[in-house]
Amino acid sequence: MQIPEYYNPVAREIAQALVDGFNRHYRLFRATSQQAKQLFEAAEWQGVQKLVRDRIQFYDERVHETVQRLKHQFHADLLDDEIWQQAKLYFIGLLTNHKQPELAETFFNSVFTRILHRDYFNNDFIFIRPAISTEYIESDPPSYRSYYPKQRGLRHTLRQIVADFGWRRPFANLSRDLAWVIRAVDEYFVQRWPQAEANLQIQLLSSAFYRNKTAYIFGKVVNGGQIYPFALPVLHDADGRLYLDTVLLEPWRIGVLFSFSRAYFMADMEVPSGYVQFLRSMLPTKTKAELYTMLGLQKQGKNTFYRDFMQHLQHSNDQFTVAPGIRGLVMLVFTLPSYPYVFKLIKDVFGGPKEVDRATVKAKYQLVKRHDRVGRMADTLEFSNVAFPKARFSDELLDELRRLATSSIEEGDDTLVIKHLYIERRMKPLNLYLMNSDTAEKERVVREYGDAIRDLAAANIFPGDMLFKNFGVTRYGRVIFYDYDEIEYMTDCHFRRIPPAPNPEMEMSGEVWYPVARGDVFPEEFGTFLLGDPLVRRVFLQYHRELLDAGFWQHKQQRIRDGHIEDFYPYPVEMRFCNRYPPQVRALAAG
Ligand SMILES: Nc1ncnc2c1ncn2[C@@H]1O[C@H](COP(=O)(O)OP(=O)(O)OP(=O)(O)O)[C@@H](O)[C@H]1O
Repeated sequence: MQIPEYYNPVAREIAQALVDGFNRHYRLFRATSQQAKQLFEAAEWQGVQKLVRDRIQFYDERVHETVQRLKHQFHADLLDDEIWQQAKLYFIGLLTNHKQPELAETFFNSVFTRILHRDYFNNDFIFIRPAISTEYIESDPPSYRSYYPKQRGLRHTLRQIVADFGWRRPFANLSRDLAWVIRAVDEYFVQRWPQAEANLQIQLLSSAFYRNKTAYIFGKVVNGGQIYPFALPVLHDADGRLYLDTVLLEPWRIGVLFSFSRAYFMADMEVPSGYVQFLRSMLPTKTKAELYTMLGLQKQGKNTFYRDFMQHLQHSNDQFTVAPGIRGLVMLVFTLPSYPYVFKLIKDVFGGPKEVDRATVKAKYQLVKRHDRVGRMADTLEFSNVAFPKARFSDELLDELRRLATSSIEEGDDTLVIKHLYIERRMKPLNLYLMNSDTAEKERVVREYGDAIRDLAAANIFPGDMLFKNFGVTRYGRVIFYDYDEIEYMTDCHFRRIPPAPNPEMEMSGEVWYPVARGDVFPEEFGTFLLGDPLVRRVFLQYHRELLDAGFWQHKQQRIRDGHIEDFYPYPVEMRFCNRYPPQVRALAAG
């Protein structure tokens, strides 16, 4: 560390206040993960959902507290530049031996950028580059545990692994589950297991990952130079006993658990960078930014994303262009072809019949962030004041930005600052995807589309605008919703059947003969907007006809009001042991 030229007690105390603010944040953050374990054990599913929702607010609350403290105690907005630079150096000194230094640096940035102007956002004042290495930080308990199956046999080792999670709830039949795990591994290797090497070991992340009704065990088998990752979802059965629902062995399938369209995990991590390193060794295609985000450390995810993105800009030369597809009425959306994300700004004036305002749009995006996205809604990263190199914008896009979002941009000679921005994974808009697919794929994706609407409904989300252009298709072929300005909670909607017309003339007239109130939804009408294409219509009606009936929606509403929380499996249901090894197959195997 560079030693400040002279001792400055104010800078020292500011640094300490920042560390205190962060430590308080992380203590509360960790407490939620410990609570998550208890809620899982107690099968308190509403509690789990509330906890993960509330946790999202913690960071901003602690940042706000610290900003207030610095302003009141030190008049932070009036300090000399030099004091801030020294505070940064003291802060680095205080992070020696800290267990979450990268998160603390990000916290420093969050506080600082709320107090000082954008001109100060450089490495002299904030952590544009990390100052402290996160490699080899020791953790107690360690981030992962190692087991050596050669010593006591595989079955015994697996049993020990599960026991070491210490869940205060018995397994219904752990021997049966472990036999299925071994059988699934056997099938995966087509009965030809790799030869055991001298270093054969199973490494497990010490904390389970809690989300909704599931606790996930993540680990990898290390054998020679090979790594075999795996994930074990642990669920409750109808009698409240635990069981292993399946084993996931393919890295991409495990990666899907960390998809941007799912809720964040809760895991008790003393050294989060250790968890991220371990997960990256299992899932090399997942970025650090994605993993931090999915571990509930969104600001770190955002910070890391931004660093990656800036680096990508240095290593590419293509232009930002308007995103392919039908232009939004509310959002102006652009993309960089060489980078798999889209950038969304709220327009100054909304087109057509839109009744929402800017604050409502922001509130809806925030709602999605806090809600369980059940694998059907894209998560967004929200940024303020992002400076882009202006030369990289296409003329068409610059023109649109100036015409449609003047209040959200600030143009300099070389930079274009976007004052408020959402960044989201790029998908193929479903309307374009349908145009370019063969019949079989079209059928599959229309069925997926209906499933997406069902899943959203089960999670208390009504999309509002269900047109195909508002859904995207991921690289794994899943259909995901991304247009949030009209979404509503299911329980706030009023699903109605259209009353019979008083006479045939009225029906033919095209006029509405019944009063319509705000929040009224007539599912019978969906077909008119969605099912023009005969093939789409046939497939939709084959699998999802009931979505056109108000009764379906009312029934879903009732289940939500009754407090029922549906099961969502982030892997194909055919992979669940109960389906994969159904009783007759098991009987045959036993016989
Ligand atoms: N994640 C994404 N991946 C790829 N394209 C996207 C994505 N999000 C938006 N788009 C493109 O941008 C267009 C407008 O986006 P979006 O639907 O979010 O805007 P909107 O203004 O809310 O739309 P609407 O007018 O339907 O309310 C989409 O139709 C699609 O073509």
